[in-house]
Amino acid sequence: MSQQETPTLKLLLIGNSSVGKSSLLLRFTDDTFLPQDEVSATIGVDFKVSMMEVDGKRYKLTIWDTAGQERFRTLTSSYYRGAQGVILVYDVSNRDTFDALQNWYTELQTYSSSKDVVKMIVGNKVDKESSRVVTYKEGAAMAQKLQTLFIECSAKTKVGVQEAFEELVQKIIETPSLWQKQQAPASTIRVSSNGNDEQESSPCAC
Ligand SMILES: Nc1nc2c(ncn2[C@@H]2O[C@H](COP(=O)(O)OP(=O)(O)OP(=O)(O)O)[C@@H](O)[C@H]2O)c(=O)[nH]1
Repeated sequence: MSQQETPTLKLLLIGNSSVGKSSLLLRFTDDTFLPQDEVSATIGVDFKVSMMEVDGKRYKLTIWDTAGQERFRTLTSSYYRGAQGVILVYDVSNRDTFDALQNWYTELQTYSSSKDVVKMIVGNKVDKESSRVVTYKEGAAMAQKLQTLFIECSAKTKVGVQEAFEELVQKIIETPSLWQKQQAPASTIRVSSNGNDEQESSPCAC
C-alpha cells in the first residue's frame, strides 16, 4: 500500500500535569519509560507519529501530547482541531487528577470539531497499587457517566498501554462520521461551539 493511501488519525492526550501523558506516549511509540529525574513538564504541545495496523490496514497516528499545567497551555482550540480520538488521563494515586476529569471533558466538548470524537478515560500508574486512591469501579462509573471508553494502565510497567491505543483506534475506525469528515474537501469552515473561534481548517489537521 502506498503512503498516500494510509489514513492519518489525530489523537490527543489531555489531563492534569504529572498524570503521565508524556510517559504514556513514550511507552506507546518508543516502548520506553524515563526515570523521574529525566522527565520534564510538557511546554505547549508535543507530538509523535506512529503506525498501527488494524484488520490488515495500516493507519498513521499523530499523537499530540498537551501540557497539563495551565501556564503552558496556549492555543487550546488548535490542539483539538481535527482530532478523532481524545484520551483523558488521570493518576489512580491522585484524586485531584480524577476530580479534574469533568473539567477536561468540558474543555473537550467546547473545542472539539466533531461531536463524534472518540473519548477514552485512562487511569494511569496502576503499578502504584499501594498508593491507589481511585478504584477501578470509580473510574468505570465516571466513564459511564461521560460516555467514554475506559481502561487502567501503567506507562511504567506497560500494562494496558497498547490496549488503550488499539481500542481507541478501533472505535474511531468504527465511527463512520469521523471518516466522512476526512473525505470532505480540504478546506471547510468550522465554527466552534463557543462561537468565538471561526476559522478555516483542514479535516485532518495533521
Ligand atoms: N509509577 C509510575 N510513575 C509514572 C507513570 N507514568 C508517569 N509516571 C511518572 O509521573 C511523572 C509525570 O509524568 P509525565 O509523563 O511527565 O506527566 P505529564 O502528564 O506528561 O505532565 P505534564 O507534561 O506536566 O502535563 C514522572 O515522574 C513519571 O516518571 C506510571 O505509570 N507509573
